[in-house]
Amino acid sequence: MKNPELAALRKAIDQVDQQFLQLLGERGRLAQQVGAVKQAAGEVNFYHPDRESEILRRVMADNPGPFSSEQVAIIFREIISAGLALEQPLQVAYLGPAGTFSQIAAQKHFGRAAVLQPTAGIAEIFRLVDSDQARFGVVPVENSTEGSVNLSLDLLLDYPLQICGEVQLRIVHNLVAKVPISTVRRVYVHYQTRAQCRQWLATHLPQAELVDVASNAVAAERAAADADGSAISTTLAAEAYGLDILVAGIEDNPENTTRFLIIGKIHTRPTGNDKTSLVVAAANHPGSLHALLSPLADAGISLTRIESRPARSAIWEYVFYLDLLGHCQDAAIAPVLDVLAQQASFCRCLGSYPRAVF
Ligand SMILES: O=C(O)C(=O)C[C@]1(C(=O)O)C=C[C@@H](O)C=C1
Repeated sequence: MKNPELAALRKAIDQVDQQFLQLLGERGRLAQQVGAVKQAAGEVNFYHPDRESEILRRVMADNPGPFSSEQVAIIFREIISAGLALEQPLQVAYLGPAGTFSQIAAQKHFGRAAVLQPTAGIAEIFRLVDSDQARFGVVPVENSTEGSVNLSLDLLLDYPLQICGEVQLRIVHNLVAKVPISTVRRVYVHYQTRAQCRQWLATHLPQAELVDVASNAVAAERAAADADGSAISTTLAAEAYGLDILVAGIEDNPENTTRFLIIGKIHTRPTGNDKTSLVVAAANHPGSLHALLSPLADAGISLTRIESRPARSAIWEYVFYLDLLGHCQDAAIAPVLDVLAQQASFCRCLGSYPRAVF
């Protein structure tokens, strides 16, 4: 039965889509022209995270509704990603194989037009970016339940790369398998994931053998090949390996979030919504760390994170990873960082970068 009201609305949607299509084409042509200008100027890297974060923050702020601001950001994220792909393909290395949270984080940050390169480990990401085999890398650096990913912190110090972005991803863990939970004898699980689901496992699968694997996606791959096996993995990986979601959302902490860093060789410009990450060493005498941090406090600079790690240069020597709000070029930040650098026995800026937008 024809509904004239529905037909009229669909006609109006078609007209809006046509306008959309024209504007999308115009935006793509402008991106191509921007790419040509960059090419002529001899720019090597066409990706500008500072500009992208400003666009995304603006459209979220100007969003008239009814879509949520996050949904608007997701749509514009893909438009920008497609625009950049018209200018220059973007190779991004992440902790693979396909289906890991790192892949989801990479797509959240760069959009689906980026060319993603799965790696077997975090160290390979740093190596690929350092050797220009990938332009950027996405590395997990801390989880809200389990704390820091120490390997990422150590490699940030070992490699001369810059942090040029961050992504926050709500981590939802699922028990996936080809068989019902009653027949599960083994659970393939990454060690970080195992820690984030410790209570659930102890309550619901206390007898199951827990098998450590290199990533959440490898967990799904192994479970798919094991008649009594299951995995804790992502929805993406479960689909990829033909597994059913037996139980969704089994992480112990309902706010379970992982923060990923974008590593590369570029420096960003201030956007007014930035973070700066440093690694410092205090001289080995009482009160030296306090003396190091007090200029930040005196200047009213917000520290969002401080983490100590063995310096690996001598036993019981430590370095401190500091995250603070602001860009190293900000007028309020630059002079304080100079003081800090003078007082520290070691100080290196790992990068200033736009804060995660959504
Ligand atoms: O403004 C630029 O530099 C562009 O390349 C355009 C654009 C965009 O689509 O808006 C695309 C990629 C960049 O990372 C930033 C912005």
